[in-house]
Amino acid sequence: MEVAYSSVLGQPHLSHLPQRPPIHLGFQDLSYSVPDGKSSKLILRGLNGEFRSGQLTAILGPSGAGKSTLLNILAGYRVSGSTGLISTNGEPRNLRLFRKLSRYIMQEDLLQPLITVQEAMEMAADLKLGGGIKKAEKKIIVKEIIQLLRLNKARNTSSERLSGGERKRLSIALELVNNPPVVFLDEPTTGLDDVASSTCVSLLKRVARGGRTVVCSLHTPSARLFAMFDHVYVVAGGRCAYQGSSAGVVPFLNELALPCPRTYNPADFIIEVSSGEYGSHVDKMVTAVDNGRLQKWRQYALEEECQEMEIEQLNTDVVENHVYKYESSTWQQFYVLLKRMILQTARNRDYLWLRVGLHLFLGGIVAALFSEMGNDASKTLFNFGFCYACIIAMLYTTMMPILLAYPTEVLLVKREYFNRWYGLKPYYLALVVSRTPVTMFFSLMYLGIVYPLTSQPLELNRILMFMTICILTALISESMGTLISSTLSVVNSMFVGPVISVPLMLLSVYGIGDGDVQPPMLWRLARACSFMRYGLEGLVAAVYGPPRADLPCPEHVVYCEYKNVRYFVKLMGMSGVSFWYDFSVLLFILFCMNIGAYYLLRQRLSPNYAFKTIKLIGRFVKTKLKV
Ligand SMILES: Nc1ncnc2c1ncn2[C@@H]1O[C@H](COP(=O)(O)OP(=O)(O)OP(=O)(O)O)[C@@H](O)[C@H]1O
Repeated sequence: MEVAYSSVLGQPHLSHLPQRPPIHLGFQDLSYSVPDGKSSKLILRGLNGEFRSGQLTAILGPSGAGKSTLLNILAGYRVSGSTGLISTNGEPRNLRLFRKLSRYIMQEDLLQPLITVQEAMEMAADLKLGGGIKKAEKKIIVKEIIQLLRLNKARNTSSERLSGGERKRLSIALELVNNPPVVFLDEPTTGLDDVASSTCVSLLKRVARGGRTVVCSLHTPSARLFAMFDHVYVVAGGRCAYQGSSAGVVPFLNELALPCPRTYNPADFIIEVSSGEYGSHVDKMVTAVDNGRLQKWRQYALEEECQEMEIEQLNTDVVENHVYKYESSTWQQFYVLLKRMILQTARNRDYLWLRVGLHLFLGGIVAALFSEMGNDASKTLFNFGFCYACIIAMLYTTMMPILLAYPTEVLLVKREYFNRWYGLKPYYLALVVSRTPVTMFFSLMYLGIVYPLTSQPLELNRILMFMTICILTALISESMGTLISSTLSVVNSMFVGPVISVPLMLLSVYGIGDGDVQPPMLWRLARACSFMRYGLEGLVAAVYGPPRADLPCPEHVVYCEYKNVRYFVKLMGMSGVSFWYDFSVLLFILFCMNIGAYYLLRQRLSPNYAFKTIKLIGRFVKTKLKV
């Protein structure tokens, strides 16, 4: 089999990719504005243009001209605030359909950590190509793309150890797996040296030659790099200052009496002219190309070169014939994502050891503080404190790492979700399934130390009850962390998480010591909102629930007030508690918390109208407050 592959792979062709329809992307009178104080700021001003299939297009322009904005709008990443017509193959663009056909490679090379290039490619193939394609064929596709993007040497290198150029090429390779007909790249050469940049651009040119529409925004390409582009689109102050072949730039400027010096890079020159360094010529340029409508320079010195280029694989499918569903089933996606998450967890050794150390340390401290108090009638109140300490330990040890790490993960998920790698349901399910055993393991590690060393009753049913409640509390805290960090940045999450936890902690012990006297209704309702209250009640039920005999009072103590556990539980205001009731409520809260976290994550990735309205109101209020 290997021999057969090698012959196929003699040259870096893309022979086995699924067929996709070619897409010409056009736009007319495209404008975009953002709210700016009381008025609005116009960023794009009636742009026109066409990016064709089989061509590599560069969007150039001075800083702040609107390149990224144009790319974001064309990719469908930013929608609200734009006006004008965007068309695909001459028909008005169907954004939902277009999103399924296009891929957007953003400037930041967000890659899944702790997996190698080969593994990342295989997982991308499993997710994006689904079960319809045989394993052997997927292998060829992965091999071909790795070869095409010259990632052979880095095959077994973990993503975080890749060089800047390799990261960029891997980002492109991952998106090529299911052969998208339209690829957008935001500044693909940023951070790369000359050689790496020209390798990257020549690879993109090969990708385009296969019948794909490849559009990238660029800063200041070298003359060599510039000449490699089939089509150049220059943006200046939100308008089109040139559209045509790269070879056409100099004659175009000559026509406007703006001769480019012989030794000068035409890309630098047109950007400098567009930024007004040689006087105000932008209006003249915009008029000369009719704000992008004029196609005169499009074919300038282009044909011969195009014919010379090898056509690797011309996309021939048509838009209407194509199936735009996810290629892999929900369960396949779940399986691949779960495998990836488990692999990443297992490979994150430093973090795992840190967690082991932290739980041993915390367990040791708590065990030392509450040593042997569980069976001592003179220390019953302290033992209640031990139960409370366990709940707080479960809250913080599970929630804080999520608050710190998840906001970054969301950005990665956003990229993969936007590029239609998988659906959110299988992702979230895999997230919960991969995390649960780890959380259970660490909770049990902590409890394995504190439970016996604090002399809690060594009866199997009480041990199981105690551990179940602690694990449920830990799982709820974890999903609360996900809920908070799915919409907020790291800094905001780290602020909001602990701040929300404080009232939950205080409410859980509200009214304690008053016996059966119930607090006012409002406070009871507020207390009912704290999952930690149910956790605490569950632990008290596990440790002191009937049938438990009176606690032994040490000989040196004259009087033990809380010798009788029923009296103590009543004094704590928990005389009617039932383990099964608390267990059921905690289970219900866990379910609701996960549904909430999933919902917020979905809104972060693709907000519905209600969320968009809330965002708009927020923006409006902020704008008003600024004034
Ligand atoms: N949400 C926004 N609110 C206010 N101004 C914005 C917003 N988004 C973009 N802008 C402004 O629009 C202009 C164009 O931004 P854009 O990021 O598209 O420029 P660019 O050409 O990609 O610049 P660079 O090359 O420096 O990345 C800039 O002046 C920017 O400040």
